[in-house]
Amino acid sequence: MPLIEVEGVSHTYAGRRRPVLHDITVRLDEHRIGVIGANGSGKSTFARLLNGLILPDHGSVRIAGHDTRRDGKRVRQLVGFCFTDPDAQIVMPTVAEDVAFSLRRRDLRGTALRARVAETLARFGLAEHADHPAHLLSGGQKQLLALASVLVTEPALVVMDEPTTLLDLRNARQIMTLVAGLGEQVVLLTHHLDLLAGFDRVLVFEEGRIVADAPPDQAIDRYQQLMRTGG
Ligand SMILES: Nc1ncnc2c1ncn2[C@@H]1O[C@H](COP(=O)(O)OP(=O)(O)OP(=O)(O)O)[C@@H](O)[C@H]1O
Repeated sequence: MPLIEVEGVSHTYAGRRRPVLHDITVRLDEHRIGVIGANGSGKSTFARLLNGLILPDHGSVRIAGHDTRRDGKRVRQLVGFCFTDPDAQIVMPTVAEDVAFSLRRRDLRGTALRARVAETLARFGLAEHADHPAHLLSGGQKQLLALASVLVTEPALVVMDEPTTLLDLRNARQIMTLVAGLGEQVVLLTHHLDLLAGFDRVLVFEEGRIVADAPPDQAIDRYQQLMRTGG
């Protein structure tokens, strides 16, 4: 299981004066880690630091010992990233082709490849859409496809940036059951607090800082308090 080591990380976007992350230091080696916080508190920026999509201005991020700045290619092999907007990551014309595309670097061809794709689509409730154009799926179905295409590669760490926003309750729960069964380490950013039940650790972000780091119940209490009082 990869260990996430974030040390003294600050980040300011180009053209902005205020940093969006302030001197974050955290080590994460639990299986399921939730990240919650107000809109604009820095969660997505934090998530993008974990796969090297964003490099820190100050400090360092290491995944299983690999520095995102020096060893970005290896980090991207280790980390699967699910975006909120599935259109940002669906790349192939049909549903089955999109999942197959994720497996292009694997030694899987012909029947074995087709079987793997079919099994994955069934797991994500997309079997009957295999040959449909991906752009004609509903928003929620696209989100399921985007998740399927990331998880089929079995990355060592899965970072999910609000992957359930478009899903109905049943599909959101189904995804979380799938996530619970994954051997991989998972970092989930979400505004759906009930999805964090059973998580090992939850970080609460506020104005670019981690203001709580606790089991789900305590972290959610702190977050709800922040939302009520603004402090
Ligand atoms: N590419 C960018 N360029 C400039 N500023 C950005 C960029 N991306 C995010 N920001 C700013 O950084 C701050 C933190 O954004 P971030 O997306 O990390 O927050 P968040 O906690 O994920 O929010 P949400 O819950 O709304 O998704 C916000 O003020 C946002 O406007």
